[in-house]
Amino acid sequence: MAVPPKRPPQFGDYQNAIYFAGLNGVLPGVPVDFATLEARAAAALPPATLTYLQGGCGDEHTQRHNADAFAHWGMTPRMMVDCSRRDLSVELFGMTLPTPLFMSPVGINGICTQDGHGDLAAARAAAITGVPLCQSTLSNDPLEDVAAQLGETPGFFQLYTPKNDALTESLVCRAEAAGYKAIVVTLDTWVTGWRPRDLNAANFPQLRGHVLANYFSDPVFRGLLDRTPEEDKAAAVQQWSGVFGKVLTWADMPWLRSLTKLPLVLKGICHPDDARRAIDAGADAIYCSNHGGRQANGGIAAIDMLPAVVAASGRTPVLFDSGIRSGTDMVKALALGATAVGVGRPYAYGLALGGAEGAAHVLKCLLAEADLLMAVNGYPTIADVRAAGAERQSR
Ligand SMILES: Cc1cc2nc3c(=O)[nH]c(=O)nc-3n(C[C@H](O)[C@H](O)[C@H](O)COP(=O)(O)O)c2cc1C
Ligand SMILES: O=C(O)C(=O)c1ccccc1
Repeated sequence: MAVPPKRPPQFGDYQNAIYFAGLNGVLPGVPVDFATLEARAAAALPPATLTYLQGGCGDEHTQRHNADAFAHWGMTPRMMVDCSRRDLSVELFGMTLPTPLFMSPVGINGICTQDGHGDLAAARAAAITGVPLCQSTLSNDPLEDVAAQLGETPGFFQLYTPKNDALTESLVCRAEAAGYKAIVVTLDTWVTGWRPRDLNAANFPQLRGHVLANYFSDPVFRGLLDRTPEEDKAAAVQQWSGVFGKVLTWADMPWLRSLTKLPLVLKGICHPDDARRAIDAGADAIYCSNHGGRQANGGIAAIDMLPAVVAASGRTPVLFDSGIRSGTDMVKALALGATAVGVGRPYAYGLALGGAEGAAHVLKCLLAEADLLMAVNGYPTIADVRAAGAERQSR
């Protein structure tokens, strides 16, 4: 008997699942669109967590612009193309990922759920959906425990390089041993940007002892302390604050490269010259991002910087985040050349409203919309999306 051809997962089927559940009176517990999602999460989250998660730097112009600028880009539908099956898979770091979506590192996932284990919940959302999690250095649970929840889904480890090189090396060793598939070094946050919402409330979760489990569980970090974090948490937090952010320069690239045989990704690259320099120095992927508008205000919208970074990166993969709010935004970023795209705040709001299932729902909605857009636009694969491209349009 002939084996029917394998049908790639049709993420758009989630739409039917929602409609059919409605026949039994079951409506989505977590909203399917970003605006409603954000409003519901804002009502549910404790104020300190909300301002940290929702806010950005300065008057938040760059943050707003990140999302608004997607409207400048438009795609053209093509007809009479068989799109009855879509294949959203992409190749990255020698793996075939079922979709080009990943969860960006969000250092306060831990406190987005009421039980304080939001990092584990994000990892479970990855396991449910097959969407990789880029796990932040800032975590309420040690990176090993997070990795253990990922199931078959790959995880990437986002590294904040402390001032203490031995601590950096220890964190990278632990991430490798725990099975993470790439090391993502964030370049744009060795110091925090000017964040008025948090400043007005004197609110910085880390200084209240949150999300520091990777430091408190680390033998090198513990060796810097006179008393253990369990005995004297305030002193441990003080030590963290002193050691947090090393100022990296290009001169550090050989050292960074020598830390791991895993793919090395540089996060926060926005200029084509920086992309070229990173690749020349051994980076395996470029991560174009302006940190969701949380670091430098007054910047160009991240999506508008992507085409030049892609052009400069040649065959090197380019990851992208900052401002993606919908499946349509996802497809636009892919059309502009991103290899894979991340979301930050959207899935964190999902965590806040429904834990692992809530975050998984947000990811499924993004994928369903992207899949259906590809179906109606006549783009059956991500390669077709890239070939079609997107054009600048006046609003
Ligand atoms: C609350 C919060 C915490 C974040 N923490 C980290 C972090 O620990 N490491 C990091 O590299 N990026 C961090 N980011 C930035 C995200 O990885 C990502 O670049 C950004 O959220 C993307 O923009 P979006 O929120 O508009 O999707 C954080 C973002 C938010 C909103
Ligand atoms: O809040 C952030 O975006 C973030 O990544 C961070 C992490 C640690 C210290 C300061 C900022």
